[in-house]
Amino acid sequence: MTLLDVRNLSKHFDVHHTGRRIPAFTQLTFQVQAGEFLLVAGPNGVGKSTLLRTLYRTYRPTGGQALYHSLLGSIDLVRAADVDITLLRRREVGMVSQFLRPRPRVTAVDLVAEPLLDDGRPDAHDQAKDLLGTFGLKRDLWTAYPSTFSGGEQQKVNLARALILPARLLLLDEPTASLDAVARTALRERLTQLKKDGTALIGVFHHPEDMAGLIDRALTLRADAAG
Ligand SMILES: Nc1ncnc2c1ncn2[C@@H]1O[C@H](COP(=O)(O)OP(=O)(O)OP(=O)(O)O)[C@@H](O)[C@H]1O
Repeated sequence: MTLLDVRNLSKHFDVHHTGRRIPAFTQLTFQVQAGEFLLVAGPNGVGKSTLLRTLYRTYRPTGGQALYHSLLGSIDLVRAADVDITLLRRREVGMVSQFLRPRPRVTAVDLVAEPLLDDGRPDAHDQAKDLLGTFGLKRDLWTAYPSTFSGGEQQKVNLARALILPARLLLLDEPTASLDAVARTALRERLTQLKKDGTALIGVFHHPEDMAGLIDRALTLRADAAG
């Protein structure tokens, strides 16, 4: 089943202080099926992260269409209202970025539990602790503030927070960059399970060998196509 049908998707940035228009990617067309793992590949600066952020609607696309077949019907991620995007993010579409945004005086376990608490789930803290344990975050850090954590420790909190809600479409932007072997293996196992359950995965990995055997296909962005 096609979960995401992207046609002629484009994104450029207007840099106001220089008056320049920077194309990130132009006229991308691809589909992603349920349970498929698509690698987004290509050289530095070709628009890989921007593509993920555009699909998550952190950035507004400049043109084209990205038809996502949600449980409530089809929705064009290019034109959808912000309120619908917020709902999709809570229920169906997840994003794992490279960096955690720690908040002052919010503990690791509270930060991870938050998306489930927003849904009124009484088991939110237990699930958060399970996930932090799975990714190998030391137990005495669970109730500490992540702003003082190392890069890898922060990334473990980031992964747990991003993966605590089930997703039908999961966007992964360099999730393994600062992880140790334990956490990389745990992430791989988690993604294997999600894929079996039908989640579509779209990811950028500087070391795609971390995901060897899981990736089904690559979408390679080319510098000459961005312009
Ligand atoms: N907010 C922004 N404003 C202006 N230009 C931007 C912005 N974000 C990204 N760009 C530009 O868009 C292009 C694509 O950036 P992007 O981060 O998507 O590349 P990438 O393929 O993920 O690179 P890398 O492999 O280095 O992580 C780059 O030329 C970048 O400078």
